[in-house]
Amino acid sequence: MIAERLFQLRSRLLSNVTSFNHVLTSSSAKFCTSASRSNWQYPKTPGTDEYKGYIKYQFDTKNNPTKVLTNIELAERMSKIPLKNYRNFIIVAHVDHGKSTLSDRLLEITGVVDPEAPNKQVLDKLDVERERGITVKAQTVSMIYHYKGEDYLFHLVDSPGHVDFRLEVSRSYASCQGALLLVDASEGVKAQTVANFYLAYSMDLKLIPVINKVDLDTADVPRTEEQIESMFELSRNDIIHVSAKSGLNVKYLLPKIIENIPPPLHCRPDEPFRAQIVDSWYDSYLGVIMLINVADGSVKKGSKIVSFKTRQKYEVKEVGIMYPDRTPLPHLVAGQVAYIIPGIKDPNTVFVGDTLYEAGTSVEPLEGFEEPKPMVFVGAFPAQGTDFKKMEERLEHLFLNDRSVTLQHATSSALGQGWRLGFLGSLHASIFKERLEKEYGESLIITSPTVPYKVHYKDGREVTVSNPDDFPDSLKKTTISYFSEPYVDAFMSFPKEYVGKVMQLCTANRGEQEEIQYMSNDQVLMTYSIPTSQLIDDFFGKLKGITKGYASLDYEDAGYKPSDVYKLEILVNGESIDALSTVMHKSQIEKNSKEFVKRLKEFLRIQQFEVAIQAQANGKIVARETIRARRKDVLAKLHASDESRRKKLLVRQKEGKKLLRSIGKVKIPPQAYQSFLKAR
Ligand SMILES: Nc1nc2c(ncn2[C@@H]2O[C@H](COP(=O)(O)OP(=O)(O)OP(=O)(O)O)[C@@H](O)[C@H]2O)c(=O)[nH]1
Repeated sequence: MIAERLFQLRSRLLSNVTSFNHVLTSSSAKFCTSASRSNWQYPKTPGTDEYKGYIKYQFDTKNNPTKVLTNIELAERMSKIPLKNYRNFIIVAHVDHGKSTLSDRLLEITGVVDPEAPNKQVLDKLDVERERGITVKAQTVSMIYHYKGEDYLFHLVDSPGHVDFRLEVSRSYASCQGALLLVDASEGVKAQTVANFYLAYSMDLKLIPVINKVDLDTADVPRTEEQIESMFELSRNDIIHVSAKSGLNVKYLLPKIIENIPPPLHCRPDEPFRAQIVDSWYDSYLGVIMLINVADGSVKKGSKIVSFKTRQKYEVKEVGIMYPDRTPLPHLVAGQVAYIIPGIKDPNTVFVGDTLYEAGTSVEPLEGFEEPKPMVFVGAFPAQGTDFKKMEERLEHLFLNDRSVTLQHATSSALGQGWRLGFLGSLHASIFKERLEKEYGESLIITSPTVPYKVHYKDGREVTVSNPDDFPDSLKKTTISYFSEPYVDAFMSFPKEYVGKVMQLCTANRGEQEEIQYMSNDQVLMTYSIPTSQLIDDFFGKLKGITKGYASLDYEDAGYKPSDVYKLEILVNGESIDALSTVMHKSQIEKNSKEFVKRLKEFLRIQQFEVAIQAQANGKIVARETIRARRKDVLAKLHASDESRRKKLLVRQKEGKKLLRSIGKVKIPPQAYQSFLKAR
């Protein structure tokens, strides 16, 4: 069976679990029978299905808000909700399958936001998220829902769907007990749905399958049901069909969550305070704001707390829930995922995954989170006229908000003082750059992305090199035994007619086929082992291009493999430009070296002397372009018959040029590097 084969394939994630059967429990509710499925009539406009606000906004029958709860009323109501009525859940899905839209609907149903308000995609708070329409950071929001005479407190986490943000996703999972597994009815199960399913499954979350976008004309609900059933072994009777856009059937999700997802009963309200930092961000007035998952006890304004990692003590300034914005409360209690303002101004002292505990008590730290493992590195240098110190401060603040970025100082003889940044993937890198430019209005020169290579020495040492300029020159001159590069297992799903083209693409990218499986009659899931360096070279863009946008991609680390890689250096008049060095496979040197020297020539201004632009790999010059000298007409004002003077002037000009060449360094303005790097 496909599920069993996938089970083996992803066994790394599943080491602690043995059976699929407990994924969904005690669910007998059936929202659409097979018989009624063929005659579905979906309302096309929002509001035609039943919306009922319960808490902040209460609505009359025409959906007009009639009452807005004050913070005091909200706090009072919350304080009466017992731990057994808490539900912490996440929505997991492939990118664009509708997580944020569904979150909006849930917030409307529970009265956290006004359904009439135009401000949708409440959880996509960053500008870049709204503009690109994708979630970058995990967001959390609390809701109160009244069901069978009792209030329930929900903490919903909207996590990013893209492969690069896996760390954010797994962090969010750690604070939840269940998940809505959301699948787009027209696209069906995609590579990322599979990856997210296994991640959620391996973390023991209870899963509720949901098919979204059933309002689309292209929706193929029976096919999607079949995929969910065969890939995840979840019964089709348990699947809820919704349109997050129109709101259809969304109201059935909340009771389903209450009945299927367990409360965080491992939390201990009567013990001293202990919590884990799930996320953190910086506010220029309030300093660091932390999102915490309270495991034990309670915390309030004035509480003295300590960081397990740094042993620093803080006095809490404010606590509260995200509702959907920061809403202060008198105290937070065990089981809640909420915010805390500890009055910290230095973001460097805050670590996601760290345990906070009540001062004066001795506690065990909570299990930390996986450390970020950067897959892509770039050099970043402030563009001309940018203050290094100020830029660094801003980077640190941004870094606090995205702990999956690593940051180190770096110096380039071409570009001066800067940083080496590590990202989880190329989309992560490009989004971070965009965030810097958008949110801080700064411009940076970013060097070409590279992956970390390993140098294996004959004496057994192993050194990881993430800056191409530090990569050793040649195998012969050193005591090096061999080099190796990182690989990923790439999971690609697409319609079967593209199998040939995708195989060609993977082979051209040095991929080796591992597995090919049919998810349904027309969908294929193919697994290839591919060098990470090829993956970050817009592999996904190319894959989408050849499959007319139908392919989806996910990947996981697959360790290092020996490789014939070389450093490719660019020399300008014999001098290596450190910022332009790259490491690449032997098979790519010839094509790339020619292209690089040609392109750099376009961006260098003509000098008074000849300039040689060369590419060097493994100690040999492999490509060259020459910029001819600008020749000043020294004879212009001379009389034609003055032969000896003419000769003298030409000799002097030649000598002058020689001198310039020997002492002359080519002055390359940073803009030339910027244009060259952008063009690449
Ligand atoms: N027709 C239709 N469109 C929907 C539905 N749900 C979401 N969409 C649209 O699908 C697109 C993606 O929705 P989002 O909610 O941003 O998806 P997401 O999963 O949060 O995306 P990421 O954050 O990038 O992973 C948007 O254009 C939505 O308007 C639905 O039920 N029906």
